[in-house]
Amino acid sequence: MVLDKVNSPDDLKGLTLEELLALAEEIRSEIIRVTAQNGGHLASSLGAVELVLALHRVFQSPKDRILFDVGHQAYAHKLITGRKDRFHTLRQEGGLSGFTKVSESEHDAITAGHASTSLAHALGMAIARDLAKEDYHVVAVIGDGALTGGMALAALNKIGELGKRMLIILNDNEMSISENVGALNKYFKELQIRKWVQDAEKLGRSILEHISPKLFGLVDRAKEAAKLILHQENPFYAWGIRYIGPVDGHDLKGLIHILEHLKELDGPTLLHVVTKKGKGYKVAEADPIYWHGPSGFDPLRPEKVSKGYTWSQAFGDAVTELAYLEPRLFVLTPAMREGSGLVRYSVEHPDRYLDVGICEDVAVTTAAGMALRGLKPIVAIYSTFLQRAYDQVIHDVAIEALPVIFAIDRAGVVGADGATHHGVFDIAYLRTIPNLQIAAPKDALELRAMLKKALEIGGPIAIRYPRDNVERAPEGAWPEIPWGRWEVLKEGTEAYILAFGKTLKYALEAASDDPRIGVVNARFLKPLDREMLKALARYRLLTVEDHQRMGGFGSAVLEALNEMGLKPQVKVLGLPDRFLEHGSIPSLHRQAGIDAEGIRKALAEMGVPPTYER
Ligand SMILES: CC(=O)c1sc(CCOP(=O)(O)OP(=O)(O)O)c(C)[n+]1Cc1cnc(C)nc1N
Ligand SMILES: [Mg+2]
Repeated sequence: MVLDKVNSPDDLKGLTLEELLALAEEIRSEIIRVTAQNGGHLASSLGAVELVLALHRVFQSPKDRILFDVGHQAYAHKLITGRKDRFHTLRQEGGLSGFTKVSESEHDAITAGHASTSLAHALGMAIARDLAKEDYHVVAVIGDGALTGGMALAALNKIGELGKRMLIILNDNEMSISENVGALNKYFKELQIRKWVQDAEKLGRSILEHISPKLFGLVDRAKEAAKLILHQENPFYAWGIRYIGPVDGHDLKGLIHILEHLKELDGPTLLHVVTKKGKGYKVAEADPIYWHGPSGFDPLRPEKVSKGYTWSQAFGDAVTELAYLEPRLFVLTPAMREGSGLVRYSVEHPDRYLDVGICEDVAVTTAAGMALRGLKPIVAIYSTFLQRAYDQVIHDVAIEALPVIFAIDRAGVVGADGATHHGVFDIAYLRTIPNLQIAAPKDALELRAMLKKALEIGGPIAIRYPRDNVERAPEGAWPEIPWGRWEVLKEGTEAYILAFGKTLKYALEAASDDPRIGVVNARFLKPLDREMLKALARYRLLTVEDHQRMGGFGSAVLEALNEMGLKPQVKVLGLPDRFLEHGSIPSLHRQAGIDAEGIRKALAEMGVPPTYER
C-alpha cells in the first residue's frame, strides 16, 4: 500500500503521479471503512481527497499553514499527517476528533467545527507572518456552504483591502448539508456553465483559426472584452482578490500544476475548485445529503439506517401541523433543514420556509424583521450554533420583546461531534436576557403544547430539547399547559430532584420507588415556578441539568431561593467547568455525574443515601 509509505506530508514529495493516484484510492477506502464503523462526515471528506493530496504535495505543512473550514472534510489530511494508525479511533472517546484540532496535531492549523472561521483565521496568520517578517504560505480551504457565512464574507472584504499574500481554495460541491443556497452559489453555478462555454469556445477557436485567421482575430477581441466584463462581474474582483477557476477539484495532476503556479503569486488569490461531494462512493455521490454524516453502515452494502423518531422530527411534525392552524407562522433555518427535522415542513409550506445559509445571525434578525411586520417566526437552530447570534437575540429580538420563537435543538451534550458542537451554554447565555422566556419539554406532547402556547403568548421564547429519540405524539394533539408551572412527577418525603428534558429520565431512575425522593419536571427555566420552589424549600433540593453547571438552571434556582430569603440544602449537578470532548452521550453524562448514578451519589452526599445502604 502506498499509504504505508506516508507518515508525513513530506513523504508525498517523492511519490510518482501514479502512486499519488493510487494513494487517493487507498485513502478513500480507509475513510469509508472507518466512517462505516464510527460514523462521521463521509461525503465531505471523500470529495476533498485530491485537493488535500495536491495541497500537501505542493505546500510544506506544518511550516505552511493549511486551514480547513469546518474541518469535517479533513479525514484525508489526518491520514497523511501522521495519524493513520489512530484513524480507526475517529470521533470515539479518547480518539481523534472529527474536525481539525490544534491540540491534536501540528498540521492542524485551526480548531474547527463551526463554519466560516477559516478566512479570518488566515487573515490573522498572514498579518502575524508579515509582522514577524517570516516566510510561509497561508492556505484556507473553505466550502461553498461555509462561504455563505457572514464571517467569511466580512473576512474577504478585509483580505482584499489589506492584500496580504494568501491562497483561498473555494471547494465548491454545490452542497452545504442540504443543497447550498444564496446568490453566490447561483453565480458559481453560472461560472461552471461559463467554464463549459469557455471549453467549447476553445474548441471553436481552434477550428476558426484554421478557417479564417482574420475572423479569428475579431472573435478574439470580442472574447477579451467579454472576459473583462465577466471578470468585473466577479465579486472577488470587487473584493480585490484574484480569482482563478473554476477548475476540476479531482484532477490531481492539474491541481498540483496550478497550485505550483499560484504558490508564487503575491497578494490574495482565490482558486475555485469544483468537486463532487461523496466522490468515489456511489451511494454518497447519489445522495450527499444523507451521506454527509451517516452513523454506522455496512461499507459493502451501504443502506440508510433510521435513527428512530427524534426530537427534531417531533418538532418538524408539530410546526408542520401548526402552520395549517396559524397562517402567520414562518420557519427559518441556518442551513440545517435535515438536522432540525424540517424536510416535511419545507415541502408542505415552501412559501413559509427559509434556509438563510450558514448564517445564524441573519436567521435571527430576519426573523426579527418578519416579527416587526406581523409574522410569527420560529428560528429552528442548534444550541451550539445559536451562539453565533447572541447579539441578534438581544439587540434585534429581546429589547422589543418581539414574538420570535427559538426552537433550540441539540440542547445538551451531543456526543461524537464533541466540544465544538455540545449545546451546553444556552441556558446561561439566554437566561440573563430580559423579556426572553426559556422552557424545556419533557416529551413530544409537551413540546407541542409549548409551541402552540408560545405562538399565542408572543414575545421571545426559547424552547430547548436534546439530541435524542422521543416517543411520537399523536397527530393533532394540542394539550394545554399551565405556562410557567412546574409539574411534580413523584412525591417525596425528604428530598426533591428538580430536572428537565434529558435529565428527567435519570432523575426518575435514581428516585425509582424510594418514597423519600420526589421528582419535579422543572420545565420552565425562565420564569422559574417560584411558588412551587417556595413550597419545596422545606426539603433537600437537588438540581440536575445537561448544561454547564455555572450559570445554568441550578444557578437560577439558587438565585431565586436567595431572593426569597429561603435557605434549604441545595446541591447543583451540571457539566464541569471544562470542555467535554467527543464520546458517547451516556458516557459523557456519566463522566459529568448527571446520570442516575451521579444523582444517587449526590443524594447520598446530601444525607439521603439509597435505601440499600440503610
Ligand atoms: C459539520 C457541521 O457541523 C456542518 S457541515 C455544514 C455544511 C458545510 O458546507 P460546505 O460546503 O462548507 O462543506 P461540504 O460539506 O464539503 O459541502 C454545516 C452547515 N454544518 C453545521 C454548521 C452550522 N452552522 C455553523 C456556524 N457551523 C456548522 N458547522
Ligand atoms: Mg459544499
